[in-house]
Amino acid sequence: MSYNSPQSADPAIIVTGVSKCFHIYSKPQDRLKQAIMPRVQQALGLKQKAYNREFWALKNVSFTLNKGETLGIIGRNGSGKSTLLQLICGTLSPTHGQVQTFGRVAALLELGAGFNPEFTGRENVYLSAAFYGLSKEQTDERFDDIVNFSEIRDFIDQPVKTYSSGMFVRLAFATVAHVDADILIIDEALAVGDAIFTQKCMRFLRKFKEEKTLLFVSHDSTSVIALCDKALWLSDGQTQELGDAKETSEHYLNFILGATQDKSLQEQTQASSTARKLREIWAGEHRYASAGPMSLFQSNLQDSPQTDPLGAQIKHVNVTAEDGSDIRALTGGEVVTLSIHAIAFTELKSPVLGFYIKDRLGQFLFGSNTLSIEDTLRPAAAPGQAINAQFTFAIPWLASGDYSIQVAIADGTQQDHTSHHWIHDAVIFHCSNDPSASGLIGIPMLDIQLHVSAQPGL
Ligand SMILES: Nc1ncnc2c1ncn2[C@@H]1O[C@H](COP(=O)(O)OP(=O)(O)OP(=O)(O)O)[C@@H](O)[C@H]1O
Repeated sequence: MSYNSPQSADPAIIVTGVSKCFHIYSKPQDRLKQAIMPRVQQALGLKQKAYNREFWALKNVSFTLNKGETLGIIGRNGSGKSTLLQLICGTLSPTHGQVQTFGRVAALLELGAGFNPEFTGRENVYLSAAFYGLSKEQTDERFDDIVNFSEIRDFIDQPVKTYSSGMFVRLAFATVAHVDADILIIDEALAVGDAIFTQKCMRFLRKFKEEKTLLFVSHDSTSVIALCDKALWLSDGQTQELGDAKETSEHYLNFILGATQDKSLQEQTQASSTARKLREIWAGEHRYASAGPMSLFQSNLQDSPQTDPLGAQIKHVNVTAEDGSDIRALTGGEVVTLSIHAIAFTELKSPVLGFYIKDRLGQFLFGSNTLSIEDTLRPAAAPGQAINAQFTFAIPWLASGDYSIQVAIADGTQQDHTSHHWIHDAVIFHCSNDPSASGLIGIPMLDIQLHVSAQPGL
């Protein structure tokens, strides 16, 4: 099966009739017996006995992925996703069929794969980069960018065996992000990072997929829908469906719900597709470490692109309850105030401050800016003056997960402005499971009415 790319007809990956057989041994000693006994039995003219059994992890899988396309691979545990990715990376070879890749393939398949635990972070970056074909000089040039991306500079000369899983994935992701890959293969390893790092990875992947080829494997079809054009659903090593990411993911999700829920829930599979997606997000809740009520809003003013020369800078961002007190728990409908404090370095004729709230995949959910205020109430700012903006709004009911607030300061109008400073993830917060949210966000529903009348037309 194959499909044509809207972006380009140049293939990046061609998988043709690929099958993979593993040999399963019930006892460790059977492996040795299998290596020796068949030859002995053959030499003695005896019937050869097998000490293992065959297990076909992939059966006759075919697809073509063109340059610039993004494919999400979904399927239940053991359906063959990792096996397929390893075949594409070349770390496994197919039993039957053929895998062709065009361009440099870089992969983040499993935590720690490709890193030597005894070597330092620095040595592992050089080793990995060399593995992907970069010369020492090329790695020297981008080493600082890799370390900056990973944000583990203080530990870069420690052996990676001393790293936490989060540090490990930061360095591994930062490395594969800088090797000029044409094809990037990412397993759910991303989920190991914290919310801020996940946002950064999502920004990188969104940019990468604009031009290059991305293969993304996940149990979470919401991520696949958000990131991918196409999806391949594997079931027991076979292609169950290959097609549009949204459609295929929804079919997969229906299948999962049908297979796992009790009868009463099965009856609800007519529910809207967004509600179904949401249930899956909740099912994946265990992957998020709750920030806890004491640290509901975590500030993160690093990672902030700014223009040069710097016309204005955001200095402080916080979220409080309407009365200015700290918020200890977040419930939908609660009124909060987001404050952004900035300082002007040049004259800003019409300063504009704004924000966006994004979900864990970096999708913009909602936002606003001070352009909504009347012109006469928007004063100019002279160099050295402080600019404070406050947005008071009711937080919608949010699906369980991590969220971030992006803030920015600019000068001008909606159509014509100069950006001075923006912070991608200035505030991170975690929202606990709120059953009121159906879809990406829920709204404060004030009243619902249903009337049945015997008199038609009324
Ligand atoms: N080296 C191996 N030897 C024997 N069986 C293997 C080997 N690698 C994978 N398998 C089996 O092949 C099947 C597919 O495994 P694979 O890891 O590709 O599935 P997956 O879809 O990636 O699962 P998960 O979502 O749990 O990571 C599984 O039943 C697994 O036990």
